[in-house]
Amino acid sequence: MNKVVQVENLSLSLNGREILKDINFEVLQGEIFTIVGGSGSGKTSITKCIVGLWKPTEGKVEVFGKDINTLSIKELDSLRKDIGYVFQGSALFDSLKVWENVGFYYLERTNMSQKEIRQLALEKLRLVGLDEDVLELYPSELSGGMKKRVGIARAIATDPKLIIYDEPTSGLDPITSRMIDDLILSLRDKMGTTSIVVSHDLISAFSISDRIMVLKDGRTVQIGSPQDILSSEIPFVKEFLRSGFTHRINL
Ligand SMILES: Nc1ncnc2c1ncn2[C@@H]1O[C@H](COP(=O)(O)OP(=O)(O)OP(=O)(O)O)[C@@H](O)[C@H]1O
Repeated sequence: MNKVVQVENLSLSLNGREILKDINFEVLQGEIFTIVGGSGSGKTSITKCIVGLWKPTEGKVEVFGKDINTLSIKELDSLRKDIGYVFQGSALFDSLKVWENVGFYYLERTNMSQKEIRQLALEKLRLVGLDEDVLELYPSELSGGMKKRVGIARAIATDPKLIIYDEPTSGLDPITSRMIDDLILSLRDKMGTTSIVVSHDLISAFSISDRIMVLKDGRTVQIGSPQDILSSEIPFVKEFLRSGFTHRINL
């Protein structure tokens, strides 16, 4: 199977502080690969290295077979069109309507008419379970779950081959969280996309992932199938699962 992402010996220091240390993993085409770990363990930093926002201090990150840190700005720009990023907290533009948020890339970068962009936005919104009723709304008029869906619709607007979801279920109630899980699975099935998910939500991680990476203080503790992780004998993984699931049950 094709490797969509390959991370080799990735280390990252920021302001002299070691954030990531010797991370190695690959993500295969069509796979849902989830990164879990405590706050500040480096999950988002890995995704920033994958999209080329941060340059590794050591090691290499290849996306679609290209070393992300040797690309020209033009090449990086073109490669990013194939990567959809669903931001933590959705990061919608408050002053833009839903269709303008979803069609932002096309409004900014193409000569397509507003009518065409609105139609394209509607197609993407339908894929995430929304319809024309939301096109003219502003983000402030949406529920948390709808904002996440709009954020996902924006991320898939350019038909990316890889989607990175940063905390897609954070701040959502359990029922809406499971809907977002189903959406991630259905987008993979409908569009064949490869997904990297950063999550605190263990129920989500174990429901949707093909493989899970557990991080601690910027280091990999374990990578494996959900079953491998659930049956792990590594004390940190056992403790992480115990506290993660107990926290959910106590909500
Ligand atoms: N711009 C930055 N400059 C310096 N340090 C940073 C910067 N951004 C993040 N860090 C540090 O890098 C470490 C990893 O942060 P990161 O956001 O990758 O963790 P995370 O696992 O995604 O956390 P969370 O689950 O809380 O979002 C943290 O200690 C954080 O303080």
